[in-house]
Amino acid sequence: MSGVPTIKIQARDVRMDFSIADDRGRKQQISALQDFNLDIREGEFFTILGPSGCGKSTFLNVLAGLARKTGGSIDIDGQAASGINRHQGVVFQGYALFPWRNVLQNIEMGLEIRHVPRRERRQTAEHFLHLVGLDGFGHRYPHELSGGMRQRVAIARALAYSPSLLLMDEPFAALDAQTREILQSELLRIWEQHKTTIVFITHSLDEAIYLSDRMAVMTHRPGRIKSILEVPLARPRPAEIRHSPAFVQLREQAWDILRDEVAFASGHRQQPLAPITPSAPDYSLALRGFAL
Ligand SMILES: Nc1ncnc2c1ncn2[C@@H]1O[C@H](COP(=O)(O)OP(=O)(O)OP(=O)(O)O)[C@@H](O)[C@H]1O
Repeated sequence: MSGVPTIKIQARDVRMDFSIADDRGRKQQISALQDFNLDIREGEFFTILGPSGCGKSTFLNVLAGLARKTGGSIDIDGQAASGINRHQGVVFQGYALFPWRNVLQNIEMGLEIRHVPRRERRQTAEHFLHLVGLDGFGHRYPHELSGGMRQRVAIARALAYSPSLLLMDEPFAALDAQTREILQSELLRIWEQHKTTIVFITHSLDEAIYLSDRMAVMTHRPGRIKSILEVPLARPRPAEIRHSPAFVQLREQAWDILRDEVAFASGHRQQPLAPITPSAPDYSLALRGFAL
C-alpha cells in the first residue's frame, strides 16, 4: 500500500445550533458550528485551537456522542458516529473522578463496565498506574491527591480500556506550569507506545505545537476549521524543543492565523494586537485567557 493515511474521523458540513433564552426570556438560536469539515488520521495526535466560545468543546461533545448535532455527518472508522462509542475515552479538564472510589477502582471503571474479570482488571489498572507514574498511590482516594495526580488518574482511566480514540478537552488547563509540562511529556511517551488517535483541545499554542502531528485553528463562532498546520518536529520531543527556531516559527505562524479570530471573539478587533515576541509572551489583553 502507498503511504496514504487512513482516515479515523471524517466530519462533513457539521452544524450545531443551540436554543437559548435572552435576558428577557425570549428564545434565540445561536449557531456554535457551521460548515465544519475535518479529517483526522488514524493514530495521529491532533489538536484543535480556537478563540473562547468558538465551538471546540461542542465539536468534541458531538464526537464523543454526548451531544446531538443539528446537521452534517461525522464518521468514525467509516461508520456514522451515533451515541456514546465504547471504543473511545474522554478526558475533561475537571478530572471527573469518583470520590468514593480509590485510585485503582477509578482506573478500573471502564473495564468493569466491559465485564473484564476482576484479576485482569486489577493487573491492567496497575499497569496504567505505573505508566502515569503513580506507583504506590493505588489505594488513595481522589481528595488525598494533588490536581496533577488526579489528572494522571483520569488519563490512566481513559487509557486503561485501550480506546482507539482518546478525546481530551483542555485536560491540563487547571494545572500549574511545571506539572503541565511533565504531563505533556508523559502523555506523549504513553501515546508513542500505544498510538491511539488523540483529539486534544487546548488554549495553549505551545502545548499544541509540542504535542501534535497536526493542529487545526478554528474561526470565531460559528466555528469552522480555518486552517490546518503540520507540526514537522521530530519525535520523541525533548522539553527543550520549545526553544528551537522551528518551534518558535511554528508558534508565530499559528498565531498569525489565530489572532484575528481571538480578537474578533474578544471584541478587541479595532485595538492593536501585541506583536509576537517569544521572549515576552504577554498577549493577555488581546488573547483574553489564551495561554501561550
Ligand atoms: N448546551 C448549550 N446550550 C446553549 N449554548 C451552548 C451550549 N453549549 C455551548 N453553547 C454555546 O456554544 C458556543 C460554543 O461553545 P463551546 O463550549 O463549544 O466553545 P469553546 O470553543 O469550547 O469555548 P472555550 O474555549 O471557552 O471552552 C458558545 O457560545 C456557548 O455559549
